[in-house]
Amino acid sequence: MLASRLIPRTAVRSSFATRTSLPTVVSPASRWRRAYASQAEEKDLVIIGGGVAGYVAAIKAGQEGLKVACIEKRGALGGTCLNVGCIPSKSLLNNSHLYHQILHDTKNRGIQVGDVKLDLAGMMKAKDTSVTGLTKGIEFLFKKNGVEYIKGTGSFVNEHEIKVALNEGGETSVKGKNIIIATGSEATPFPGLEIDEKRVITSTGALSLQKVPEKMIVIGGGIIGLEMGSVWSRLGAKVTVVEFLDQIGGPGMDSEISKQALKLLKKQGVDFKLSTKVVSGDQSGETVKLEVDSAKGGKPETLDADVVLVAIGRRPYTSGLGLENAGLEVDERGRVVIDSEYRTKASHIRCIGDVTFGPMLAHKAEEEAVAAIEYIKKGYGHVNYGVIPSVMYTHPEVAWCQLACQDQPGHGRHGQDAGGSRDGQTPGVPHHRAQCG
Ligand SMILES: Cc1cc2nc3c(=O)[nH]c(=O)nc-3n(C[C@H](O)[C@H](O)[C@H](O)COP(=O)(O)OP(=O)(O)OC[C@H]3O[C@@H](n4cnc5c(N)ncnc54)[C@H](O)[C@@H]3O)c2cc1C
Ligand SMILES: NC(=O)c1ccc[n+]([C@@H]2O[C@H](COP(=O)([O-])OP(=O)(O)OC[C@H]3O[C@@H](n4cnc5c(N)ncnc54)[C@H](O)[C@@H]3O)[C@@H](O)[C@H]2O)c1
Repeated sequence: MLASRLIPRTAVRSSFATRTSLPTVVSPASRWRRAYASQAEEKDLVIIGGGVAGYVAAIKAGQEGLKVACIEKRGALGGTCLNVGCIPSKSLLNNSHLYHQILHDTKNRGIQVGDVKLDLAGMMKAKDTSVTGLTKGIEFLFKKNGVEYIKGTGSFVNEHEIKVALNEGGETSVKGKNIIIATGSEATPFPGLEIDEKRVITSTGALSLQKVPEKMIVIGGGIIGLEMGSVWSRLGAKVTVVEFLDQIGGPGMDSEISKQALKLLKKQGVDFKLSTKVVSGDQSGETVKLEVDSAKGGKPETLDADVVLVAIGRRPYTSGLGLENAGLEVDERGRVVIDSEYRTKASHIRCIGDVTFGPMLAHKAEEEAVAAIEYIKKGYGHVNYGVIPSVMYTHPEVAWCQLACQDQPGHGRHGQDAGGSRDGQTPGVPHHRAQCG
């Protein structure tokens, strides 16, 4: 369901088309010329970031007849979600669940199985195949809808011009009548622990470990901690989740449901230390050591593990973007400040997805992308922030619908008119919030 929601059906079909046809050979020099050729031309829309927010906006803009370019530095389209988020995590969740079920849940059902062995490299390959099929599919859709894909890192020169350090070397620049910032988010680091993606990992490392750790500690019992903790526990690691709050699933999850989920995950073999905070870490020895303390104060304890997963939240990503050159603001949490039509202080520059307000979810980013293009093209757009679904893909899955009114576009609006009233709402009142009332 997740994949079909995020990727237009044609993308899945088209991934076959791209895989069966020979790639066009374009020399670096001609690509450079092509990129440079776009320099003189001003686009109707330039998008920085080719994740869910950016690629959906780019394709929709192409379909609406806008001349559009999308700048992406990763070397692949699809952003966090397709490359190192939703898609690979769901592949591992699904396949580790099958493995675990065959190992532990067949005998009582009257099913006899022979020797069951984990082929971790094979499981990782299946995950990579899913990812490549989908990211190539997006590239195909860019071509089909006339979107120019610029592979490089974008940064503002001024309000209308973006300089791009090309992945292949060299530089170009593009101008946009409209610009959308869709640069996403990154894992929040834990102070004092250096992420090496081998022993101290974020979700990215947790998606490509080459062997099953004996012991894994997960800092943070939110969605990433529980999904990735489940994967490695099912594959044989002894997983301990250390969570600051007295419940799992983050503060958004209903506490009754959270209690039931806790019971079931414990039954599956995951250990929990709730109301416990990690105070410090030491990765200089053979194992990684963490000093933990009761959240309310108490006797400190030292835990150790082969691998520590840092899953304490994600933060907006605007590093090197040169927001200051366009006079744009971020709030105290690093989120780009926008009004209810996704406009920044410079009204032709909009911002959507994880890098701004609201829950960091792919379907939220996707809906904002469509609405932002509708604002640009037609002057009105709509996202219902009153009902944003969340799903934690553990077994069983846990789903809930959250009211994101306090944390939505317009909440941190700047001085200019943030009314979003072109569709008849009261001037000055962000209309998304009005729906939440
Ligand atoms: C492990 C994991 C699992 C997840 N699972 C789910 C799930 O099941 N369901 C769900 O709804 N959400 C899930 N999410 C959240 C989801 O991935 C994000 O909400 C979504 O990716 C946000 O999309 P975005 O386009 O705003 O940002 P991103 O996907 O982060 O894309 C931003 C892109 O911008 C690029 N970029 C940044 N700066 C520049 C620059 N200066 N120049 C050029 N390019 C730049 C980055 O390389 C990146 O590719 C998951 C996240 C993680 C980490
Ligand atoms: N299935 C999905 O939709 C899905 C899957 C993965 C990620 N995501 C997105 O990614 C975001 C980030 O996920 P996440 O799990 O990193 O963040 P999160 O906000 O869901 O959970 C982080 C948890 O870490 C705890 N914590 C923070 N500091 C701590 C400390 N020092 N010691 C112990 N615990 C600590 C917090 O109390 C919280 O419960 C999610 O909010 C979600 O938007 C979604």
